Amino acid sequence: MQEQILRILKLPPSLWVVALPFLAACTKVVLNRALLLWKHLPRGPSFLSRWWSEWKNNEMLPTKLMRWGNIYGGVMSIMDLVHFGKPTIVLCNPKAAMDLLEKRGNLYSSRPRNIIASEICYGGFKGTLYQSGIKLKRFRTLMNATMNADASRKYRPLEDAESKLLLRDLLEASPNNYKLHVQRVVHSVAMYTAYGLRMDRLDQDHAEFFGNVEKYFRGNVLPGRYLVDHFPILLYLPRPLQWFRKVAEEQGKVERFFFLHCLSQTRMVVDKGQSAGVSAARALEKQETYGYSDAEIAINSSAPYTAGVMTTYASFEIFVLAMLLYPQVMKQAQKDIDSVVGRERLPGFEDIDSLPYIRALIKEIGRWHPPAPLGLPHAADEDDVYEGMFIPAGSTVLANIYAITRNTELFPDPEEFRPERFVDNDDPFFKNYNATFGFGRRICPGQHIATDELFALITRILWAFDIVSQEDEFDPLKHRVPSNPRFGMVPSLPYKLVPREDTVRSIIVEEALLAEREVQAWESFSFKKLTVA
Ligand code: HEM
Repeated sequence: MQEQILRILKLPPSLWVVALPFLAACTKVVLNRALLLWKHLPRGPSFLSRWWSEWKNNEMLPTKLMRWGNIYGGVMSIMDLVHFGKPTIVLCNPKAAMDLLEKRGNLYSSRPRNIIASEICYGGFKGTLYQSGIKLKRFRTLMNATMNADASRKYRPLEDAESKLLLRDLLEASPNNYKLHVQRVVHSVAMYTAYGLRMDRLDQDHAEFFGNVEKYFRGNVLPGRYLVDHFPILLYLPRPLQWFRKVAEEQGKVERFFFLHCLSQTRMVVDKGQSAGVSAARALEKQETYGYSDAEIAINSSAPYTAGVMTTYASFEIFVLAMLLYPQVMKQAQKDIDSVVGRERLPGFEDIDSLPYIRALIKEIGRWHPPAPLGLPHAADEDDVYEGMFIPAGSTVLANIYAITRNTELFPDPEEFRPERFVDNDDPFFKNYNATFGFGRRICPGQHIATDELFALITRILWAFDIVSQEDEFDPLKHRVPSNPRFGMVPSLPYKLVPREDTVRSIIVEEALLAEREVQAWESFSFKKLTVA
């Protein structure tokens, strides 16, 4: 043993240069961990049981964390999920999520350090991944100014026109093409909120490009997949040896090119005196004051576009599934719409206050299957103690929205789709329910836009069509949704839209003709893709 130690001490000096920082990093991790154990971290699965469970079953993270939450408690800690030697605190209990992320929002509004996505891929310009500081403050001010409850109303004319066009497209389309039409509308609204451009079509190439952008973000938003997330010291390796950079840099290059192209179109729209309220246009106004580069504005302003498409589309899919599985809810919703609107005109935003059942149905869609089941990760800026449990600075904090919306005290029979939970319920939690959109100072700034858009789509589709299965002998009771859906998406069942009566057709066609004229007011986006050789 003594000989071995002596041999190690006799390492050539060049090797010590590498070995010493590595030893120092390991010692720090070990000491940190000992300190944390001593200081009463929340309970959680051990390293071994975590890896055993990983190996044994291929469960999705939200459901796995919910299962562990039932064993270890609504606030639990997992070592090494995100950063080696640092705890990830998982909140499965709604009270803890509110107490920490909302009431102590000043401590919990950061994001964990994300080397691959935030630093390498997006060059530090991605607002959704900003850590605490002045950049985050400016980003949130920009998002709130362009998407708060009042500001969101200015997107209603576009949502109104797009949903009328969608009714016509759905009327004429074969069920196989429904998806493309709905996705075009969702893209159009999100693209407009970001860059002030509507999308009159969604090319296959664009849909594919966006799918990759979204997939990359989803796959990398939670750090921990790469060694460098755990050992940032690897960033000191000579560049050519940093094997982890290549894919991230390529993705970053493609996205930067695309979003700069979007920004150049925003500039043209602004020059014509339009789009003053949308994110990119607002950021351009501040360019000189804050010294923003074009790339910073382009990537920062992509947030409403990249965050708003798949979440809203997933909500639409969840709605369709709920209507197929709970036809009595569809009938009730149609009854309410008919009693307020009648059968002579389309419903519109003027009816929103008179349709409490529809508002409840939209809340229940996000409650039943939250499209972003783990939200986005938060991080603790300072050491904190919650109900005797120690939460160290630098911990990643995950609100498990999936588990929170399955809390049986708040939501009895949580797997059942039941809008009635939210009807005539004066409890402030239910009245202002928005847990689907996250918590605290990082709560989804697009929540009002998403809710308005879903209102326009859902109310009009239910007014015009019955949503029915393509199977001749469909039995809803045989199709219960598995409690382990893909991340945020539910399995879709083949459906078709059947006009509720013949007069519906002529009203849809007339309204779509008017909408065709209205949409001329918005500039259309043109797609351009960089292909990395
Ligand atoms: C039903 C649809 C939607 C759902 C369920 C949803 C959900 C969420 C959630 C859970 C977060 C993370 C919040 C947190 O960190 O605690 C988030 C963030 C965000 N959402 Fe949404 N969202 C939706 C639609 C939209 C739309 C339509 C937009 C914009 C037009 C949008 C823009 C954003 C942005 C910019 C962020 C990042 C905020 C930040 O990092 O500070 N979202 N969303």
